[in-house]
Amino acid sequence: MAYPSPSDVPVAENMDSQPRILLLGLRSSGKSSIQKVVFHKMPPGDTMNLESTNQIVKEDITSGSFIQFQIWDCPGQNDFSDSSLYDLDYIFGTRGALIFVIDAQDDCNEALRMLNRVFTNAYNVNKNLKFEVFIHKIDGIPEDQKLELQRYILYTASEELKESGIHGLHLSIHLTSIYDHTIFEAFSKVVQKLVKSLSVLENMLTMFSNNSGVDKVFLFDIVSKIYIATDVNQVENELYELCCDMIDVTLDISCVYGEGDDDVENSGFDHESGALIRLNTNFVLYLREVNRHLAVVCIISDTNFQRRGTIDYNFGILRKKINDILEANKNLEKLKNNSAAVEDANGDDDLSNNVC
Ligand SMILES: Nc1nc2c(ncn2[C@@H]2O[C@H](COP(=O)(O)OP(=O)(O)OP(=O)(O)O)[C@@H](O)[C@H]2O)c(=O)[nH]1
Repeated sequence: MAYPSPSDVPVAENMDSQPRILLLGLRSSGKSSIQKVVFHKMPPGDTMNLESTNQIVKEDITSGSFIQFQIWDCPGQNDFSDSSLYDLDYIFGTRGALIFVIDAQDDCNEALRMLNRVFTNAYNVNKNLKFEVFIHKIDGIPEDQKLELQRYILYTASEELKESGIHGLHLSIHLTSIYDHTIFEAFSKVVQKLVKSLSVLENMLTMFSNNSGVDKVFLFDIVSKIYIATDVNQVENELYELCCDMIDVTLDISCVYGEGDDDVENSGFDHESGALIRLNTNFVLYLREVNRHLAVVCIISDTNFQRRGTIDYNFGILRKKINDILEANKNLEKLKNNSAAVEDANGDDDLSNNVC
């Protein structure tokens, strides 16, 4: 199960009004691989055969969950430094995030120079953009060098931006690899910054976990394995990784034994879907379906899981609230589109009055 490939996707009429995530970086830094692995379920090993991108590839990532944005995979040679070649206001003017991908296995100084050019231009156009750096292909870096590399890149990038007259730009750094869960976790953190109802969802999940004796709860978009929100409690990273694996297993079993097919809308993942895994660390992973696109995954101690009745009851309330928010968002969107259409029609009337 994956998002449809770009060629299958009709470009949404309101695509330009959606938030935008731009993937930027030198050639072969791994931009297309990230997009294919996260949104198209491409096995990481298959990315070795990807061709180089020669023009911006735009894709509409919209599911029935809270995920709604466009992703632009930019060719490695685009550093958007020449405003006579690029319409920078159009490229950077929309709400969204820039992800600059640095190949950790390559010399990073050239990448840092490009980062400086791109972020300087983007910041001058739109100070509200989210500036993210993925130190990518981290799987090839020894454990003891990872933090040192992260520190070097953060320090050098920040200093060079200051030298270029850019103050107040907040850089978020993530260590990523398509060969493990780090790319999903990093993408989750970027996408969360674009989810309008994030604080409401976080509050709801925190209330759910406090009232149900749950140690940690994630709200996942099941197709991309991006978690849209979580509660405020902290857990070890390995548990997040296990939650991702659990989603894979549940989806595979739903596709084989559920009633449906491989398509997102008709997959076997339905309101009866759920899964329970007992770990040998006295914890339980508990997954419940929210709708065809969303699932809640909880990490609960064995002792607290004995109150499963309470957890299920509270989950019923949580599911209803999440679906209510989705419905409200949909209605708001419809209202916006309708009022835009009315404005357009009025504009046309004015025009025809003038012509008469
Ligand atoms: N080891 C490792 N290799 C990766 C990772 N991500 C991507 N690669 C490899 O890096 C190479 C280049 O990946 P692409 O996704 O084509 O790079 P790109 O940035 O889109 O390149 P352009 O389209 O030329 O700008 C491929 O061989 C990928 O398999 C990673 O996390 N780890």
